[in-house]
Amino acid sequence: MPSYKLTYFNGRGRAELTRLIFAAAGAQFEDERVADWPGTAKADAPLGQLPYLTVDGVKVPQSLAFARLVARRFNMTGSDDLEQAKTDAVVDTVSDLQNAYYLKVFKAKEDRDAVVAQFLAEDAVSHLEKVEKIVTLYGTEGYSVGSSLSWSDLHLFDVTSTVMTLNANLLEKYPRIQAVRKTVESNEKVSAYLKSRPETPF
Ligand SMILES: N[C@@H](CCC(=O)N[C@@H](CS)C(=O)NCC(=O)O)C(=O)O
Repeated sequence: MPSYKLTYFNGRGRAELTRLIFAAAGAQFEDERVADWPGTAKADAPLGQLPYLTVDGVKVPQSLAFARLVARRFNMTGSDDLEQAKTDAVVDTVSDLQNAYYLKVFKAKEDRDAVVAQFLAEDAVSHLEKVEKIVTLYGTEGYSVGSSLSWSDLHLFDVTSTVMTLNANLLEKYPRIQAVRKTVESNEKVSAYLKSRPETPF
């Protein structure tokens, strides 16, 4: 059995997708949460950043690269290479929303309320419209691609959960996104994980 250690801060952030993939697969991994940063941890990280995943002693940086590896190992990237491209496309579309959130809202120092209002009125709308569109194009009701749970469903769930902390009604106009979220939340293993995961500030 391969060994996995996920190293990140004590938060969901860019590590949570991989935690959700492990949870959905019912697989074991070590969840290392770094409290002292930079401390010695920055020098230990392959690119001086978190998260990274250590797979059988090999450190892999870049959250989407190792999430994809783990998802592939647990058959959550699609059934053939075309479906893999579709799940990648959905993941990238959701990541555009995630990156806009980090860049604008998470890093906002001054005038946070104005930044949030602008983000919700413009960035969130434009990115969510694209997510709704691609899920409608590639998915069936409740799945972002095909008709079984894939890593793109989990990414969609995680990132929209984060953005919904700014506005609980964010997804009113996006029925396909809501349906995928429902599928994820009602997955037995994921739901057990969501109930047991630590409460963290981000
Ligand atoms: N593209 C990278 C981004 C990694 C990144 O931005 N990490 C941030 C935290 S989410 C970090 O390590 N910040 C601390 C630092 O750079 O010193 C990924 O997806 O893993």
